[in-house]
Amino acid sequence: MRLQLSAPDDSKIQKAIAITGSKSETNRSLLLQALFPNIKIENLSNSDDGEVMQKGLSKSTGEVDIHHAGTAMRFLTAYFASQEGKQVVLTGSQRMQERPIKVLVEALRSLGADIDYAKKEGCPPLKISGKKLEKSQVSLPANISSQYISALLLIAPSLENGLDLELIGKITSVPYIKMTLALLEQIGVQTSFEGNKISVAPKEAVANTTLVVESDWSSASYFYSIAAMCKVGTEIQLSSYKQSSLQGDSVLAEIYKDFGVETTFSNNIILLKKTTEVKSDHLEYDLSNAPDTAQTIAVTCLGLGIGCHLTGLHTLPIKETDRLAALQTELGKFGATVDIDSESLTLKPQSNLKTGVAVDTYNDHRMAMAFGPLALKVDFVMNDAEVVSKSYPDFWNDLKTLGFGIEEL
Ligand SMILES: O=C(O)C1=C[C@@H](OP(=O)(O)O)[C@@H](O)[C@H](O)C1
Ligand SMILES: C=C(OP(=O)(O)O)C(=O)O
Repeated sequence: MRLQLSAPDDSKIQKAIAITGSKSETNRSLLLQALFPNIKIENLSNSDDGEVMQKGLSKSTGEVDIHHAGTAMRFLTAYFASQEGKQVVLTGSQRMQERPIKVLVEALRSLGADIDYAKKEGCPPLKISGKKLEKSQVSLPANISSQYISALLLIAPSLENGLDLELIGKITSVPYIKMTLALLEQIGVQTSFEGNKISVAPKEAVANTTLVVESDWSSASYFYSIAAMCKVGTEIQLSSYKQSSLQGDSVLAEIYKDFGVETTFSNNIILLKKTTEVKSDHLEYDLSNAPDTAQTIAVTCLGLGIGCHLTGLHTLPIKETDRLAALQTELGKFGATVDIDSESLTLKPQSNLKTGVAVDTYNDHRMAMAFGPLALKVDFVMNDAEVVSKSYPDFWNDLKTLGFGIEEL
């Protein structure tokens, strides 16, 4: 699907949007519910990633295809490996077959799991024969993806003796690990996280518990970007959010103050208000705790004609696409000068945006959604716009609600 995007007639927006549940909280909650069936879940994500997770958990044999969903791939690997009698081949999209999983496979093998690579060593697809995992201590590198750690933590309470993890190296995407531990605590599982050691106690059964998934903060980032690029006086309401969030991307409320966007909470609604023009012409952020916001922030800066230096981006090359390379190419199409290395991106201030651009999305929902708001500044074409369904299927409809021109070509 190719979309022609243009700005709303009035760039002083006053609208309310309901955003679907966090895909990260959803996929954790679904796995916990599979282990402890008396858990109920509210405000599930309607994303493709949530759907493939749900389907995957319903299978016991044969092929399980999780498409592009990193969390589903990593969490289901641990789940099937620990489920005695279940035998599956866990596979995904072409890109998923390039995304590394060796750290998790090695950790599970050291606990006694039976996992083989069906194609390329170190990557999906995986042939998994579920077994009772008897061991309870494991160490693994923590600087590649936190999802390997969360995967182990999620199955930990179902292991006879729980699990003690030793994390090696600098720990990346820490808030996602804390989210996993917080959800375990919510269902009554004891956990501790001190220094580089995490422990999870075993749990045979949990009391009836309802997990209420907060809406997705990474999805909210696109509305922060829109508010930042709109006229002072713009107000966008987003639901349903919690003042004390489990999602690290809630740091956006702080970050976007620098762009003149203030956030207030009331009754599970966040109000984003553009109160002042951006004051700086260069901003710097370390995003190692919020990697999914990098594309949004880079595009906001481009739209506002300011520069930025974003660091802590070492996980971006192994996500849905190599996001550093993709950003350099697509920002460059609008005339921007962008330098990248293995963990950072530097954008120079750019006042005139080139017209006649078609943005490519590389099977990456966040490439499409991060660039969408830029239509406030220049008309352009978005290629393969349907990719947004990975985390936020209603994205383009919600932009229409804000008054954006969105025409299928
Ligand atoms: O655990 C999670 O739900 C996630 C962890 C992060 O991945 P990394 O830990 O690989 O950075 C994040 O980018 C991803 O969108 C979701
Ligand atoms: C990196 C992401 O997802 P995953 O790793 O779960 O595919 C994302 O949603 O930005």
